[in-house]
Amino acid sequence: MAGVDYLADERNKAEFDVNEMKIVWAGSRHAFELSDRISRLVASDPAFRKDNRPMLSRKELFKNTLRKTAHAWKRINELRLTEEEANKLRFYVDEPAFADLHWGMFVPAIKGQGTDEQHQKWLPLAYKMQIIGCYAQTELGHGSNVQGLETTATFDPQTDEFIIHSPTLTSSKWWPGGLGKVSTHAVVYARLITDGKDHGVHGFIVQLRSLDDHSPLPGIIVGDIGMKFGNGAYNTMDNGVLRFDHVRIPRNQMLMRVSQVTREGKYKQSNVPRQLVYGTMVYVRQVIVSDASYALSRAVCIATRYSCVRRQFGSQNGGAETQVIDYKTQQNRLFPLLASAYAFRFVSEWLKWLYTDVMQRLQANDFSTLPEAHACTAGLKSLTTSATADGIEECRKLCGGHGYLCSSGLPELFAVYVPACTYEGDNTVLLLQVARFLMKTVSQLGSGKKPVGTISYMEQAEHLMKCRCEVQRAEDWLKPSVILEVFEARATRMSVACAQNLSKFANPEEGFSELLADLVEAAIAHCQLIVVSKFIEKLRQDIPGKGVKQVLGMLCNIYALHILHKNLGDFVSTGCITSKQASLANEQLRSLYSQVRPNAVALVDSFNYTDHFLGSVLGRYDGNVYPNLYEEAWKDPLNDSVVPDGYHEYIRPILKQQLRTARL
Ligand SMILES: CC/C=C\C/C=C\C/C=C\C/C=C\CC/C=C/C(=O)SCCNC(=O)CCNC(=O)[C@H](O)C(C)(C)COP(=O)(O)OP(=O)(O)OC[C@H]1O[C@@H](n2cnc3c(N)ncnc32)[C@H](O)[C@@H]1OP(=O)(O)O
Ligand SMILES: Cc1cc2nc3c(=O)[nH]c(=O)nc-3n(C[C@H](O)[C@H](O)[C@H](O)COP(=O)(O)OP(=O)(O)OC[C@H]3O[C@@H](n4cnc5c(N)ncnc54)[C@H](O)[C@@H]3O)c2cc1C
Repeated sequence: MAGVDYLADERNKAEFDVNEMKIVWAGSRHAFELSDRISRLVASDPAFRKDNRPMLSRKELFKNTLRKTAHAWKRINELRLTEEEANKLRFYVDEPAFADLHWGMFVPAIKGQGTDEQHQKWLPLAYKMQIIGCYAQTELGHGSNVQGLETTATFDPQTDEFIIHSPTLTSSKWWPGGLGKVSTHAVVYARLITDGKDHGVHGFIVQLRSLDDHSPLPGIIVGDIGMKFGNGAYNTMDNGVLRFDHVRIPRNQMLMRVSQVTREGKYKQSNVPRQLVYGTMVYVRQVIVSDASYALSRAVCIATRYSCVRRQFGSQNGGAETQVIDYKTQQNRLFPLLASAYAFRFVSEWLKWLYTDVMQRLQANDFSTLPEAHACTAGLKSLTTSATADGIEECRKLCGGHGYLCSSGLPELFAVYVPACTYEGDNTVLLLQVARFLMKTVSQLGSGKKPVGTISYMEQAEHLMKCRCEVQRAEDWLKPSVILEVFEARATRMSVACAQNLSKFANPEEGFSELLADLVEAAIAHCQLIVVSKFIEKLRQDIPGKGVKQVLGMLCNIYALHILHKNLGDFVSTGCITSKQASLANEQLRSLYSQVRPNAVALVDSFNYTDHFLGSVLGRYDGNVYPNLYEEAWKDPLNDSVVPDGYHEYIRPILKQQLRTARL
């Protein structure tokens, strides 16, 4: 029945002001209004339809994405959208496309690594999309090890040009999004060679295709790397392969903010750290943390609404069966994910602030916070994407069999999302960067160099190494100071234990190699502490709206206590808590689940997702799942005819043969 809200009872149970929570989720009233307006604009435009994606062939899918991207660009210009609005529009169109890399990496790479002159030349072209660019770093043979890249950029002083070359098969650029079929230009990372000397990896702007007929320029071989995981999913993106055969570019197309090559071929370095060449990755990792909260919240929204609609067992006297959300097992799987979505949202807001702060400092030649920014973006990218990928799959299972249908939206969400654990830095490799940062910090304790920012808790290392948790009753676990101290103690003890074990090796790199698995765990403990502490910090702010702060407090405690429960080995073995305190934490967790239960649907409504964006029959706002699931099934092309194509060739002969056998 149209117009009936099957989740109305659930919505009536809410104990907080949903409209105020929507503003908290969005970040501000302005952000909420903008998001709300743009998401409706996209949802109401039939050109942005996306429910047919799993049915399309790769070619159809890709052409469809080109059409949508062109339509989005047209609307952005017609409506004169601001950069913020245009980004939101692309977000709600919800289809990975070359434009993500153009705006998300090509433009930031030029901005971050180019000189003023280079900005003046290239940015206006890129802003108007008169050129389309991608970020060509990874090669067939090397992705994580950026210093191992093989592509060369050799300076030719005769002609004042660089010669870009792919010396081996493994030096072929491999993976860049937007490269395969669309980009006219790329920021290419290559080893800079002047006068026979290798100066390591630098960025160069290289034109790949003709601006007249789109054909590859001489010396360039370029194409798509082929079908990826999942049917529709990330196959809307033309991840590409690229080879150079002595391609010449003018000297001024090397991005020269960090270092320069003079007309005479002299290599000079500016007064900035060479790691700024990696700056675009720091930027995108920060965006990916924010993206994690959105992807996880989408899956959680679907699983929560459906868990209220779905009923199994427990009917008494012919009454309704139990809503599956009322099973404690369902709550124990779902509510920590709901809490994680909020936790990641808040930590991503903080990370955005940290990134902006670092950028402002860099402008003033203050590079002191760069290592912490690198550790935080790398670590949080790793933590949040791994949890989100696992969380989406858990949400699929929480929806039982129907979660496996494409119309649930979950298979595609999972397939699109999982590469986030790999791109922009493999998650384990990134955690090892955090571990290096931690080991450096521990080694400097007592040297007079004060740990600052997210690592400042280590200043109290002496106390944290021996403190005892004061929890005696389950309610004691609700005290933020208790939770913080326990998480700080665990992180400190794990890092210090790694440092002590490392010191037993004569060769530190050998020790590091041997202890990789422990180091990764110490890094995770540190990152989980950051997420918990930023949630607690958020709750210290003034948060208006009836019941909003209270329900967020419940989610914060669920996030922390669930992490504690899942990592009891760490907490107990490092002596941070006793097994008795562990069971009190579990008791508190169960009580928190009961408190959150009536608020569950309102908490996912607060994400303010349109049905178009969710793309899920199970997650529909009105909860009217069954008739729509039924209707959706009939739309499958297999149901176009009652007797399937292939019946006469393949089914009938078998049946006839069986008939003959039966007669015998
Ligand atoms: C694109 C869309 C954008 C926005 C759209 C919206 C949402 C986003 C959603 C989806 C994204 C869509 C598509 C994804 C596109 C994907 C793109 C890519 O994948 S691009 C390729 C990314 N590649 C990597 O991430 C490679 C990973 N490897 C590395 O980063 C480094 O090489 C590594 C960190 C492993 C360092 O290796 P190592 O050899 O040890 O280091 P090196 O000697 O080079 O340097 C050591 C020194 O430098 C410090 N350091 C390292 N990295 C950084 C950094 N980024 N910033 C600052 N400092 C850094 C390191 O700590 C060390 O310091 P010390 O010497 O110890 O002090
Ligand atoms: C969908 C998608 C989009 C992408 N888009 C782009 C793009 O636009 N531009 C671009 O340049 N690149 C892009 N990439 C490439 C991406 O950045 C790399 O794949 C990523 O950095 C991982 O590198 P790798 O493939 O070399 O993995 P590898 O490093 O080969 O990893 C393989 C395994 O080895 C392990 N490992 C590697 N090194 C270590 C170590 N030191 N210690 C312990 N374990 C280790 C890893 O944990 C992993 O388990 C994209 C990739 C994907 C999947």
